Amino acid sequence: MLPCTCGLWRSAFHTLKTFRASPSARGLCIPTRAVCDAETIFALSSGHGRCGVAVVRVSGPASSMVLRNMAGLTQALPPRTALLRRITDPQSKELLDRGLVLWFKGPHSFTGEDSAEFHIHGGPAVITAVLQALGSLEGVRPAEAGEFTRRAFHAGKLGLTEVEGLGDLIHAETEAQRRQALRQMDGELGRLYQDWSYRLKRCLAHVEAFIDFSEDELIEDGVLNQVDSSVCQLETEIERHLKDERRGERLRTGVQVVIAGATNAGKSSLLNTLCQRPAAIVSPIAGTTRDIVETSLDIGGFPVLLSDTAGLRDSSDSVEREGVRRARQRVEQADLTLVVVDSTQLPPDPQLVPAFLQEHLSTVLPSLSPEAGMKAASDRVLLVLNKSDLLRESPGLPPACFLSCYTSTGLEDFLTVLQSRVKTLCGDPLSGAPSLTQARHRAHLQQSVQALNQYHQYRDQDLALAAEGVRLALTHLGRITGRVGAEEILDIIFRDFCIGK
Ligand SMILES: Nc1nc2c(ncn2[C@@H]2O[C@H](COP(=O)(O)OP(=O)(O)OP(=O)(O)O)[C@@H](O)[C@H]2O)c(=O)[nH]1
Ligand SMILES: [K+]
Ligand SMILES: [Mg+2]
Repeated sequence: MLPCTCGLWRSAFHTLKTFRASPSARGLCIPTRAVCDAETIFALSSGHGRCGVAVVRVSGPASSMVLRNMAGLTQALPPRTALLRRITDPQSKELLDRGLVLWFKGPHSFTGEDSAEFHIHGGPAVITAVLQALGSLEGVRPAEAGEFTRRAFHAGKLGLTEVEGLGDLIHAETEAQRRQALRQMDGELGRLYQDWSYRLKRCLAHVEAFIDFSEDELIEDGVLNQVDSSVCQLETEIERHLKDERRGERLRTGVQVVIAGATNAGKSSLLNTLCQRPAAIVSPIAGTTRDIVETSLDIGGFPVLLSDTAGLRDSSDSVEREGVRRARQRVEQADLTLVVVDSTQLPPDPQLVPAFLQEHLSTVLPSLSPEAGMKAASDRVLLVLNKSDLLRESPGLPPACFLSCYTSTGLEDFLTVLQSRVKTLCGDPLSGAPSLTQARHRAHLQQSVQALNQYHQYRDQDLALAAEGVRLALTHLGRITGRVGAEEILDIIFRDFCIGK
């Protein structure tokens, strides 16, 4: 952030003072609290590119001065009311646009500060002219990425998990991501962690009271037993929250689905069918795909990152061997692997089919032991029997998805199965407790649980050390919600925000 120079501060304050002296403008300009040394910032908050309406936001003590200078507002302006105004250059008075202006009196604004919004026409020249005009005002400067949200955080309008939820909401691409992000932004996750913090604080207070007063027999012995059971209860709850199989994180970042199998099975054809464009090269030549081809999809509201990979076979070609190595690596990291099999290769004897498919599965996922069989594999694997249009008779195989990338026969059924798998992998963002959504939260929660172990470890030997364990657990929870040591993580979080948010 730019240092707030005295010159800037004084000029902004001077303008405000002059403005406040005008009785006609009173409704607009009287700050709700003493003018602080925060600079006034502005940014285009709507997306870039040609659009019907663009929103420019202003926040900080000089916001009312901005409205006066650029929208000619000398009358009292009621907060949160849109007014159609001529928007002019403060120096030349040239008309820049006609648009809506809104005034938000602090602390009743997103940032908690006096704020204003200009809803202008979305052409690049209009936007540039308005931004330039704003920049020409003293004490007003362009905002940095995430600076509006940072100010909202510092004003106590949002906790850190809410800030992260807001960031996710801005980046949400699918319905389920939007639901999860909105829930987090509404504070549900933050409240869960704060409830745990509150209970830990009670435990800590009781242990410390016991340390200080038990010798004078001013406190009952039962207190420590209560703390024991509270700590155990909290550990159980945190561990249950941690044992979510990364569903919330997966929904946030997208489910990794990998297409794998033998050469020419129709893997690239499947990718193209699913993303409805020729993203990968399809050809009758075995070994066509070498690099990983990625595309992102929305499957029934859930985000999927789909990768096509090189056909698995031994090859003397070093480039193809590298492709196969990358394919295997991708399968290892995948949440779900679509094992594509050319169904014309199925053995004619139905009794031999399970062994044949098992063989294919083990080729793709060697980590699955043959003893574990298809049942254990079923969580991470979906069999796709492609080229069904070439089959003369149905082999009657229940667990597999028969499909033809040529005729799209079976595509609907396959998509239904795929969607239900993806849904299971992400969980329902609206049901049950809010999901753990970030690796950062997971790390602090794990450290919290470890610290609580210290409580049990020292409980009967050294109560001061046991109390330290509880205090440490609290610190880690506080780091998630931003109540402890927020500064060091703020930069990381706000870096992911766009300018204007
Ligand atoms: N009849 C029929 N042919 C198909 C179908 N799907 C794919 N093919 C054909 O099978 C051949 C191989 O298809 P690809 O999609 O390139 O197969 P691949 O698994 O990606 O092959 P590699 O990248 O070489 O491993 C092509 O000639 C496709 O046109 C299908 O459903 N029916
Ligand atoms: K091919
Ligand atoms: Mg291919």
